[in-house]
Amino acid sequence: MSTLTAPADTAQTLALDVRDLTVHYGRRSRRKPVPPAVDGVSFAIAPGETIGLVGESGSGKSTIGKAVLGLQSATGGSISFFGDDITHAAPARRRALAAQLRVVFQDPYSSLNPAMTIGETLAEPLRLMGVGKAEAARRARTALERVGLPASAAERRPRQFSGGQRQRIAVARALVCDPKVVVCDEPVSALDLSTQAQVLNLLADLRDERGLSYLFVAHDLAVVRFLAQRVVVLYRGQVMETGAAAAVVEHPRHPYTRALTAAAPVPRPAEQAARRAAREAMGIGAAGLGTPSTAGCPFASRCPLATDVCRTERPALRRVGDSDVACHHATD
Ligand SMILES: Nc1ncnc2c1ncn2[C@@H]1O[C@H](COP(=O)(O)OP(=O)(O)OP(=O)(O)O)[C@@H](O)[C@H]1O
Repeated sequence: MSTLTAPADTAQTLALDVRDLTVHYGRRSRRKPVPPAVDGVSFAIAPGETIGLVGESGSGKSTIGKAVLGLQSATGGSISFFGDDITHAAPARRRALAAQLRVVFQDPYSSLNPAMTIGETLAEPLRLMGVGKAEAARRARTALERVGLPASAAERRPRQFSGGQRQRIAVARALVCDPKVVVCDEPVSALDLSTQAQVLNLLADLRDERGLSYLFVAHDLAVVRFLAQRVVVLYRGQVMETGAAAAVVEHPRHPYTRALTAAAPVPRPAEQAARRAAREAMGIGAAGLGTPSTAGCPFASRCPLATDVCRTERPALRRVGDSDVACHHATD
């Protein structure tokens, strides 16, 4: 469905290839069907590339990250890591993958074990990989220095660090195993603005020097614009728009992406008021767009792609300008 799905001959070189991913929570029954949290999402990440996943709360961003990490089962579709299908990888395979596919979570306070020293926390994944104690400790100190902390931080515990320092430690823990792909789930949203900038610059530097790929989950479009080359905009588990970060953030095509960019806070009150007016002119209220469905498609009057009566539940992605945009109208 998505044009972001890579052609078969390049699939081997992709760091991550997510195709038609669907995830349901809870038990599914015919009598009481549960809507999927993620519904037919496709995207691919090349080595060294960052893809930003954006969308309002509940749009399915974290669920995609969890499915990639093997923390939540996919109910449909596939996830490949450097050409290897890991969708339903067995626990042993997942443990082996854990060094190459790492995560940085949002909360720098709960993501570090308060009972362990920083050195123990960083050495733990290396020890699980079979690295000797002295070598693991050496690599932990090197990783701390790389994220701008002294090697002596290894002797201390999480409570002795600020939020920004803890997030640097979380980045060091993700990188200590020399991974290929890092899932960053809102890694700066709990930090103040100047600390956010420091951590984002660190992530960008590390990506560029190591050729890392990031799956970068965020609700803040400015943050995504800074770090990601491409963006996937999600709404209720479906892709609404994808394309180069500059195109999607600065020239959004889909009404939902426009609503997201219009809702992003800006420091200037006049611009904020203009955005609110633009949002209202599009008929987009604070509650969002409503459910795109076969009945009363919300885009019918302003769809740039087709004017047929809407007949599809799951939108197709069509090229508009530089982006791929969800169209809820059938073309057949
Ligand atoms: N463990 C769970 N059990 C049941 N439903 C869940 C669970 N986790 C998430 N969901 C539901 O799945 C949908 C997607 O949630 P998800 O956390 O992926 O969204 P998100 O875009 O990451 O939101 P946020 O920005 O608030 O973290 C939501 O409707 C949510 O209520």
